[in-house]
Amino acid sequence: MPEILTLAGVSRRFSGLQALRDVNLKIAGGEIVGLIGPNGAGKTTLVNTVCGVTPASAGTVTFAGRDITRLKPYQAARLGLARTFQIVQPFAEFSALDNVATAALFSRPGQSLKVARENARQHLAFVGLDGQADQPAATLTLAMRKRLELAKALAMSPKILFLDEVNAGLNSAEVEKATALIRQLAAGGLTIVMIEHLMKVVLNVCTRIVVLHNGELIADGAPRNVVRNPAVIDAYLGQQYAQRHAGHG
Ligand SMILES: Nc1ncnc2c1ncn2[C@@H]1O[C@H](COP(=O)(O)OP(=O)(O)OP(=O)(O)O)[C@@H](O)[C@H]1O
Repeated sequence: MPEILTLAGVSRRFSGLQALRDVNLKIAGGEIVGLIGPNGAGKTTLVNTVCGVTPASAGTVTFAGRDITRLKPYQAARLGLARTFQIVQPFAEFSALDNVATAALFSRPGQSLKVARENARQHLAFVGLDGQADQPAATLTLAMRKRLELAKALAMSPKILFLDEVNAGLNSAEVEKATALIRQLAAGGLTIVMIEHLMKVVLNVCTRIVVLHNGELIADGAPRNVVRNPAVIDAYLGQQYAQRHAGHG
């Protein structure tokens, strides 16, 4: 598959702090990339930089052959870069349906509310929230709000989807449900970049793992190779993880 996203020499500074340092990364269409690393490694900053929230201080970001380094978030979103947020913030008073319809309307401004709601209903059904369509978002459980967040992102008709810790705070049954949804999206050919701390999920879903540490990309490759990489074990996974999983995969 041809490349869909390229980061070339991307750096991001926040006054004295170098959050991303000369990151080079190419992602092909259809890949499911796990973005991992310790807290503060720069994972969310990388997603924010690609999506225009915190533009790169240096380097370029190319999406489907177009330079998007200086695009605003709404411009990136309309081009097909969708993302979920680590801390979900739906419109609390809006129904689940209208939260998703709002995303659909945003990505295609000419669309009628009726069509946007029909579109939203399909995405709600996909994430298993059809029964909650008319409930205000504020009344949904955290797991449901996370799935609502996914439905909102899907309503933007993404070409690439960034998932920022969609499983954080969920119990194991909820994680399994969310993982099944991600696998289904992957099987449909959507390109996905997921920030995820649960290695079980990463290994279950991702075709490739990219590791950030102190803003630098320290490993990039097949999951079975990355989890055995001594630099990754030192920076993130830890010796206990390495010993427990030695010989697996
Ligand atoms: N808007 C900002 N202003 C100042 N510093 C920031 C800003 N956003 C992120 N940082 C800093 O940049 C560094 C990288 O943060 P980032 O949130 O990208 O890490 P992360 O790998 O996503 O961490 P976590 O796993 O904890 O979410 C951190 O030191 C963070 O405090």
